Amino acid sequence: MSSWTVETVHLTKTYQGTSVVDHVNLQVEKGSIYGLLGPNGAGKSTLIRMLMGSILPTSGEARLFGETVSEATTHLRQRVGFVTDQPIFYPFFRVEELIAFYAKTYEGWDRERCRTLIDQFQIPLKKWTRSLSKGMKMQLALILALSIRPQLLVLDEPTSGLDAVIKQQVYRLILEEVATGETTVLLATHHLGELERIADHVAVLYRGQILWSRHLEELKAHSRKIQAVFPEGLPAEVKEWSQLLHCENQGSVHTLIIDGDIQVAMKQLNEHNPLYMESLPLTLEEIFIHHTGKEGYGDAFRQLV
Ligand SMILES: Nc1ncnc2c1ncn2[C@@H]1O[C@H](COP(=O)(O)OP(=O)(O)OP(=O)(O)O)[C@@H](O)[C@H]1O
Repeated sequence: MSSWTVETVHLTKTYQGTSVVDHVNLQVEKGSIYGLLGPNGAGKSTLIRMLMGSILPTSGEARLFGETVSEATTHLRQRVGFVTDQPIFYPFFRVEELIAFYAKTYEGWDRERCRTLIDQFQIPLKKWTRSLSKGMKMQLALILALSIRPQLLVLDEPTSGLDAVIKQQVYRLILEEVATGETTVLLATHHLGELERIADHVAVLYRGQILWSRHLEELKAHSRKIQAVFPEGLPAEVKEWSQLLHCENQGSVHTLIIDGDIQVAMKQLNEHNPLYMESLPLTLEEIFIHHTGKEGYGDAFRQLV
């Protein structure tokens, strides 16, 4: 049996002859936060709907906890908390009735946790679900998803419509959930900034295909910026380095974006006697811009930052 919490194998969905999800292979490790990044229309929600079993693939497979998702695997939903960007609740329920319905439906329902989160987010129990604001609906959906004690949390644009303070609370909750070691998170978004502080892994979906997929720690460890002062200009030899993703200068201060062993790069640069040099970390946005630019995807990714 597969050790991945989520796995897709050549997962494809075609509408009217167009593959909106096109042979996607994903592997999400248990206990990780996996960011699925893609511009509007990239196919994120379609991919997620296939994982949730709400639509069937045209070809390929979606697997949760090693089991192939099909019409017969509704039991898997007991283990999955799912939050979409437009939560739809049965409109004739008050919040407390909806909670009671979830408590009956989900075997792992954690009453205490639900109560704590409802208090924390100050969700009015007596209100009709249809009269909640968009932000409150999102918060309620997240509370319900967390209260089933999910082994997998699937979040499709979970902070859409939330203000900055609530966003921070949502991120904290997600991180606390993952810190238990039992929960895996798959988070789809079209904003790179959403992933910067929380994701372990980022995969980029563009026109239905995964263009790029990396562990962030690895990426951050290998991608750094060196600033060095060369009054006579950057030595020609340095401009030819294979590990140099990008370089620019303001007067004699040269900024080099390096993808590789930073210590080796610093040592090599030092041999050219700069007046001064230092190594600095890159933001995720800078890493993206430079990596994707080098790989020829720069224009596509500018939509994501
Ligand atoms: N039922 C359908 N019939 C035809 N085309 C569809 C259907 N569902 C989705 N699509 C198309 O599939 C493409 C991907 O849509 P999807 O909603 O999966 O993208 P997304 O990445 O989630 O976008 P967004 O970030 O805007 O929500 C879009 O071009 C969309 O119009």
